[in-house]
Amino acid sequence: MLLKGKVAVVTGASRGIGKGIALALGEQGATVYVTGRTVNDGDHELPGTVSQTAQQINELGGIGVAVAVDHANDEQVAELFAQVEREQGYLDLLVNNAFALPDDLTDPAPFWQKPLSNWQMVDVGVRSNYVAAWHAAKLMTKRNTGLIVAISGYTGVAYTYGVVFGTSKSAVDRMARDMAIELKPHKVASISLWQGLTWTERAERNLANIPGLKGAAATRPEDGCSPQFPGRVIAAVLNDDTRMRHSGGTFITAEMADMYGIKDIDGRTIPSLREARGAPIWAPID
Ligand SMILES: NC(=O)c1ccc[n+]([C@@H]2O[C@H](COP(=O)([O-])OP(=O)(O)OC[C@H]3O[C@@H](n4cnc5c(N)ncnc54)[C@H](O)[C@@H]3O)[C@@H](O)[C@H]2O)c1
Repeated sequence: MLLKGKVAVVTGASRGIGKGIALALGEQGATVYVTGRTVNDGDHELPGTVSQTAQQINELGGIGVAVAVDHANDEQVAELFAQVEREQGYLDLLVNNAFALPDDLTDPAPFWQKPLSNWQMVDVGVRSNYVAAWHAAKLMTKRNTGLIVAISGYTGVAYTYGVVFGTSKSAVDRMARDMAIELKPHKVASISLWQGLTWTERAERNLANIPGLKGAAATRPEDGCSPQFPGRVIAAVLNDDTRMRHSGGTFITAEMADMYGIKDIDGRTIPSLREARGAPIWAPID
């Protein structure tokens, strides 16, 4: 219960990595505001709602608060942070996870044969990070403490699936760094985390659609991790009084886990894919 009294916002937490992070924070007693476009109805054909995530956080010993927020809508985002301020008075952690992944993400077509609407990944995935951080920074700098985390991936340097995907992840890595420079005098840290393959509902569906994949490779590839794994790493950074040393950096989640001695929920060490997929560009600021 190391995070009792800590207040967090995790965006896009109805399923997948956002849900896993929210549960890992809840397990340590945090109060976690979890957002999705609707509270009780799933907003996609994949399973999961934020009210279910909030309920699971409560069962784990944390406090879950489900809030309907479309992160493409600035007024709804403003109201979320106003609610946090009204109810809690402060904010310790923002995890920018929501990402509008298009259903044709893994189709091999080149960018000009995919719809222009693929740019939605920049709207909810890059711009939405900026808007949420803009509100969070106002709360965090008042107390001179806080942590803002962007969920990114090797896609930030390694071509994966398409042009808009890579553009989005490079942008959030850079945004985390430049925010760190401006937040430094206020002792608020900003980092970007590179997730490897994560066993989410969406990833499992995508793998099932790739012809020829069989056995574990088609369901739970051994390099993959649980959705809670990045949450454990974020909890460790939040608990670390010297976390400003990381600010501005882009980190491979698996390497940061090693730094803090963290394993996945089944006890496995998650491998870094630095050699195979690429290395982050942004080191922490001085
Ligand atoms: N799954 C992986 O293997 C993997 C690997 C590296 C990085 N990532 C990154 O992790 C993040 C989450 O991915 P995921 O695999 O869990 O995907 P996902 O599609 O399952 O989850 C995305 C979440 O964002 C929410 N969301 C989408 N649009 C929204 C909007 N307009 N307003 C509010 N919420 C919205 C969805 O409802 C969902 O909860 C993404 O940034 C993704 O790029 C995933």
